[in-house]
Amino acid sequence: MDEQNSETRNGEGRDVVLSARGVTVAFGSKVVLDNLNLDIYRGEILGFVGASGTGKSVLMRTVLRLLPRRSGNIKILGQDFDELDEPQRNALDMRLGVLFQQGALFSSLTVKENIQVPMREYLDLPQSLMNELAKLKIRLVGLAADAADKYPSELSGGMIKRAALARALALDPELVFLDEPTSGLDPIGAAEFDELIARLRDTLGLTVYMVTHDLDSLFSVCDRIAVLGKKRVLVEGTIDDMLAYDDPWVQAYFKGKRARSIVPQNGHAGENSLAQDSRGK
Ligand SMILES: Nc1ncnc2c1ncn2[C@@H]1O[C@H](COP(=O)(O)OP(=O)(O)OP(=O)(O)O)[C@@H](O)[C@H]1O
Repeated sequence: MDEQNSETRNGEGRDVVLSARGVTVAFGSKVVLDNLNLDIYRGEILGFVGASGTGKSVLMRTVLRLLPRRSGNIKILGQDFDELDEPQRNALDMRLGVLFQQGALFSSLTVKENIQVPMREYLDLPQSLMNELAKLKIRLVGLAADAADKYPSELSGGMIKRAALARALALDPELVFLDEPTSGLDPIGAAEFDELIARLRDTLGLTVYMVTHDLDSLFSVCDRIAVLGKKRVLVEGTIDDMLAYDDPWVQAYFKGKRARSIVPQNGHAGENSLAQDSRGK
């Protein structure tokens, strides 16, 4: 890993792996993000929430350069894509992994071939080595070895998510973007997927940016949460910070009926609430 010039540090001395400053994104006259600021720290799992249609996907797509921004700058691993030439951009892209909503696997490719797509795009490796690497990734995400030669249509929803995660991890990224990774999974499958994310963060040292509507994910695996509202990051911090934040949507989301089954009734999340998981209760 290239540590040189790859980090910036904030006032608390934490490594900032993604820093967005003054980001504005609009479609015609419709401004979706307005002067948004966000930091993501190395090794954390950041849960990104917000009401439907507030711009969570737009921000992720903007960060990944799939959408243009009107103003502001974004640094990833200490580098600003706008200042890089093509080879440098490719080198930075290789350090990022992305799991889009619905998994977004190529339906005409097997799991193994899907995982090898980024390898083919960025690396020049012999087929035998790519096969070995794909096998490793398949094992890493907890899929059976025989999933390698299956097509997406032959997989369950949970297996598709895992296969998509294996593809996101194909190039050993440092920062992984997950867009609603547990949506569509049953509670047990979702809890298992959360555990997998936490384990991979611990073992691979990943930093995870996770867009989610899943309260259980927020309470069980996220170190910090950022709430998108009013076209910017309204509040970021721990569950306790969310509970204390005086905003109707934030209060309704984190103290509403569904949240009450997860948060202790005194309203104080405390240390353990981030490690507990109430799915299926
Ligand atoms: N390519 C586009 N052109 C025009 N408007 C867009 C485009 N992409 C997104 N939008 C608009 O931007 C807003 C934010 O959309 P976005 O998909 O980011 O919301 P979201 O917070 O991810 O919602 P959800 O939680 O429902 O997935 C919406 O009003 C959407 O219609």
